[in-house]
Amino acid sequence: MNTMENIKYGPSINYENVCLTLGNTEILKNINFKIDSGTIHCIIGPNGGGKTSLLRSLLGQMPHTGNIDIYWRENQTIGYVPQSLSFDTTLPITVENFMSMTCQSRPAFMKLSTKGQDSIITALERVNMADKSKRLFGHLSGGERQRVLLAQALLPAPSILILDEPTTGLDKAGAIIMRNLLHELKSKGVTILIIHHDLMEVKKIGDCVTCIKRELIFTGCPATELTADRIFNIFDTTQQAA
Ligand SMILES: Nc1ncnc2c1ncn2[C@@H]1O[C@H](COP(=O)(O)OP(=O)(O)OP(=O)(O)O)[C@@H](O)[C@H]1O
Repeated sequence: MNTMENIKYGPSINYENVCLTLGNTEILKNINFKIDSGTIHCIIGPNGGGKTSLLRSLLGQMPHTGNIDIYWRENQTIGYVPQSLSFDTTLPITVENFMSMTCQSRPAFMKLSTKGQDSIITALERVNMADKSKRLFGHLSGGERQRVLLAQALLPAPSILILDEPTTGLDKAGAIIMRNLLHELKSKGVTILIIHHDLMEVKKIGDCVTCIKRELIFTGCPATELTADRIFNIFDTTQQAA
């Protein structure tokens, strides 16, 4: 159990008038909301609504306008789990090699320090993948790869963890590992920003939910914001299929 003394809170984040236009397409329009330090903040919205673009703007990967201010506290480290990873699956890279590439600048074929090796195994153990550390990364299943992506995001002991649909491809056991990890990280003060499509899970794990559909639709407590009417209107399948 953590005491207040060893909790090191992650940053709070403020999106202010954030806009993003790519070519002639307006992706994000005047987005304003706040993410509190040490909370699990879920981002929801329909496909193509701009959720990934919102996270990538925070990571400095999208040419947005407006301000995204990160109010750092102590450790200024970001962990990021992308929606998917494009890579050549024939590359002879093991899971351990892949993990080492994310935590050291020297080539993966060079020997890792014992400390580096220990932290890789510990991170893989947390997602139940330590026994597959010598397997080729390209030979892993989608769900196994997703677990490794989560493990690499834990390696730098981040104070903010950003996850883009991390449960895609995970089985029930994987989803439980993910939920437990999120709770554990939250208890350590990590700020967690997560795109999720499972609204029941958002109600279970989220301290706050923000819905994006090009513009900000709502932001607040999942229990009060996620009403059946609202969900129906945002994800109106009859309209979207028409
Ligand atoms: N580099 C780009 N160039 C042009 N358009 C882009 C680019 N990246 C994203 N878009 C467009 O921006 C819109 C928002 O995409 P984004 O990936 O942010 O949505 P999303 O809400 O994360 O969607 P999903 O739920 O399907 O993952 C989409 O219409 C997409 O086609």
